[in-house]
Amino acid sequence: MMSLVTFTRNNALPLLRTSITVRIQLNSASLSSLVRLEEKQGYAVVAMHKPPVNSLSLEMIQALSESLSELEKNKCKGFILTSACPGIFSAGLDIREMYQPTEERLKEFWSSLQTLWLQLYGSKMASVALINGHAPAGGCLLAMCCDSRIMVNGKSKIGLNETKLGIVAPFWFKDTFVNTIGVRQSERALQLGSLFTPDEALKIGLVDRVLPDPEAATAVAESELKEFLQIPAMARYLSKMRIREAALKDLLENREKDLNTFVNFATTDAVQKGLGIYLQSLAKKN
Ligand SMILES: CCCCC/C=C\CCC/C=C/CC(=O)SCCNC(=O)CCNC(=O)[C@H](O)C(C)(C)COP(=O)(O)OP(=O)(O)OC[C@H]1O[C@@H](n2cnc3c(N)ncnc32)[C@H](O)[C@@H]1OP(=O)(O)O
Repeated sequence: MMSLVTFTRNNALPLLRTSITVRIQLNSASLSSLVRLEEKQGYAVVAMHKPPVNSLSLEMIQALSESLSELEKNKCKGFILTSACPGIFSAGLDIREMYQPTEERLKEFWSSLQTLWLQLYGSKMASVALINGHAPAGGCLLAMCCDSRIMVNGKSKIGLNETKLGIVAPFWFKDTFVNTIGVRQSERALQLGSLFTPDEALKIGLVDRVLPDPEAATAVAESELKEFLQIPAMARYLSKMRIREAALKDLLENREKDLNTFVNFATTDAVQKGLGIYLQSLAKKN
């Protein structure tokens, strides 16, 4: 079988004053080719690679989760989350997973997404999203889970556009959005399903820096991550949790209810019809 993960190994040196030397021993056998893990000096690069648009299918979600677990297992201190597909960060949830699904797969899909969000949003690792392309909906969610967001300038857009598909961002997407850009901006953008240009996203605080090209953005993402990694890890993590713990607790305590709400909502005739039309409109474009 093909190697499930692509690695580039450099000499791993600790970046953290407070850390012990960490060499990330990534287990290539159990991970998926949908995510490329690259070991850098004291941190990792996690690059989504599911052409053409890094849509978050069940397998992609599980591959991301497994990659994070692998990093945690190896006591990795931080990572950059990015895309190996030019022009696309992630097109969000794979709409085909929600269109005419079997109940069993739909449940596994949603439950895996919940797990990934809990893992990423509550991660002890420092993280920077290097947004090198479009990041609608679930793509924006992944970026918002990171501690900092660096976006490449250009035609790409970012935001939670769920209402445009006739669906509703779940409460934990909303909580993540509110924690990132505040209540008023979230209320407006969620209703309108707004997708923002990099400069607009910068203005409302959805991203932290906009750089003119991928090379400049990569350099800034690296230096940004190093800045986070220089803070004593426990103090940094507990401070992050001051902001995030209520949202994390809310989903942890309501996972089953959220799963049932999603399955009931996603399988209604109106939502299925809307998703079918949206999928057709994406296909027609080509
Ligand atoms: C009341 C309580 C409610 C509780 C909860 C209930 C509801 C659930 C809420 C669920 C939350 C969902 C969040 C999501 O993430 S939904 C997904 C939203 N994503 C999008 O709207 C993005 C759609 N895609 C695009 O806009 C564009 O593809 C693009 C990302 C801007 C890239 O454009 P371009 O480079 O031009 O590529 P193409 O458009 O030609 O696409 C290539 C190819 O990929 C297919 N595709 C694109 N996006 C998706 C997707 N998200 N899922 C599956 N497939 C996708 C597209 O159809 C093309 O396929 P073909 O080559 O076969 O035509």
